[in-house]
Amino acid sequence: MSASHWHILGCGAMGRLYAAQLSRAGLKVVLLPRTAPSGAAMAIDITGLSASHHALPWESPDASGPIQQLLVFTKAYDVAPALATVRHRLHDDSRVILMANGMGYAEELRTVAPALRPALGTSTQGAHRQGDGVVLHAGHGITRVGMPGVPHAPDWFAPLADALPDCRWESDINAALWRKLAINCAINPLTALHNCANGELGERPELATQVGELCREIAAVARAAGQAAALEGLETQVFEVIRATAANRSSMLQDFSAGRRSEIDYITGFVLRQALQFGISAPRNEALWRAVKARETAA
Ligand SMILES: NC(=O)C1=CN([C@@H]2O[C@H](COP(=O)(O)OP(=O)(O)OC[C@H]3O[C@@H](n4cnc5c(N)ncnc54)[C@H](OP(=O)(O)O)[C@@H]3O)[C@@H](O)[C@H]2O)C=CC1
Ligand SMILES: CC(C)(CO)C(=O)C(=O)O
Repeated sequence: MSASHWHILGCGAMGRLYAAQLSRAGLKVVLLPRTAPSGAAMAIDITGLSASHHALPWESPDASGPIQQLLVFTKAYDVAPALATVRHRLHDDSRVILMANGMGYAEELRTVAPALRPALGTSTQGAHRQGDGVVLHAGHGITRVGMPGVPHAPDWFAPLADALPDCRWESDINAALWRKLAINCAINPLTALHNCANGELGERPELATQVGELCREIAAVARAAGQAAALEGLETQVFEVIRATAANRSSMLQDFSAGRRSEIDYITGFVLRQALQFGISAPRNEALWRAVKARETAA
């Protein structure tokens, strides 16, 4: 197996979009769906910003063949359980990239695969499932990948970077993850609880005030966690994202609307765990976390 061969675990909207992009670039892709599809190949139809049709090979996650390179695109809370189902197929040289939003799941993985040293990634591409294997490619974006303590891209990264639309090695991936986390933390719970598009957070003064308060709390926690530089100018950046994605319904609002579990425990929940560790109070974030959990429990 070569650096051009990728298995994909988490074959939802993003997993399918990335599978299509890798396959279109000539890389060999094998899907690892949770539920076995009916035929020998799995159909993927991409519509929207890019359009393509693929029939890709699939394997059951608990099959026996080795996995050399694995891209994981499950929700944050599924990363460790999903990895557990393919653990027996990974070896010392396997490369694994965890792409879920939020933070904290890499630590959970240590109980499942203590020796695994995964790369971490974050994407600003956008995709939604439309049923029957169809995925709407809704937003162009950047894929950032890195490994703590590895400033320069390793050789295996080149085929991936060439295949994806805008894929970069991050010398400080933790800083990139904190930036995305902070943006999601300031936008997603508020939009989910107020059932509003991202743009309303900038237009309604009472919500804009809350965004500012959340940003200041998150920045204080990040400072204590040694990530002050990563979150410099956070409030300005959050309002830029709010403007740029004004018509978007955030992923947490979409989870609420579809009655799915949200990723709050890996977004606001992660910030609160860090706050506790460093003895910092974050009452605005805590109130939102409680409200989201209460809504999820009631659903
Ligand atoms: N959608 C987007 O635009 C963006 C999403 N992200 C992040 O990417 C991640 C994935 O998002 P998205 O693709 O939208 O989510 P989806 O819910 O569409 O896809 C998640 C997939 O993971 C699969 N899965 C869960 N558990 C397992 C398991 N044990 N074994 C195998 N497969 C499993 C699910 O299987 P099944 O189909 O059987 O439920 C599903 O297909 C999230 O963290 C999200 O926040 C980041 C940027 C943008
Ligand atoms: C940037 C933002 C808030 C865009 O909607 C997002 O990443 C999400 O909805 O999860």
